[in-house]
Amino acid sequence: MIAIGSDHGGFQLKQEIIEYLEANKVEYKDYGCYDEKSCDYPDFAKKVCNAIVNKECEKGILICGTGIGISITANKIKGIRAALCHDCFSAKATREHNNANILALGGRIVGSELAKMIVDIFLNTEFSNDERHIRRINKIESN
Ligand SMILES: O=C(CO)[C@H](O)[C@H](O)COP(=O)(O)O
Repeated sequence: MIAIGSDHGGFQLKQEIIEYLEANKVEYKDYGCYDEKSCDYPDFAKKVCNAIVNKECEKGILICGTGIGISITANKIKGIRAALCHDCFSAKATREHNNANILALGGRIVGSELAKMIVDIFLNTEFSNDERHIRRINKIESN
């Protein structure tokens, strides 16, 4: 199950990604926002992160205007590794190297076709399980 959430700046892209998930039969839960009315990205970041920390969902997608505020918020929560990716290489690398559990996107930055490619790579790339990457992730978690 994928958790997805956005603020108003990411709402349009969230809706397009939801259509893409549905077309590809990926199960998801939409944690809002539900319209383009101005709202606060930390509220939606926290909802999606809680779903992952509580193991209701395996991975998350968070979208605000730039992807920056929503990823800053997510990365303050223990157990969350949120990666802001606007290219395919980063999406693949952050799964293989960082075992990122949240993909952050900027709805005012990236076009929907590229965003869907990035989502596809993020959701379908496994963590490498390489010892050096495990060691580094453990160092992140142990501070
Ligand atoms: O990108 C964001 C945070 O990083 C927000 O989406 C952005 O700051 C919202 O701006 P505004 O309230 O002017 O629409």
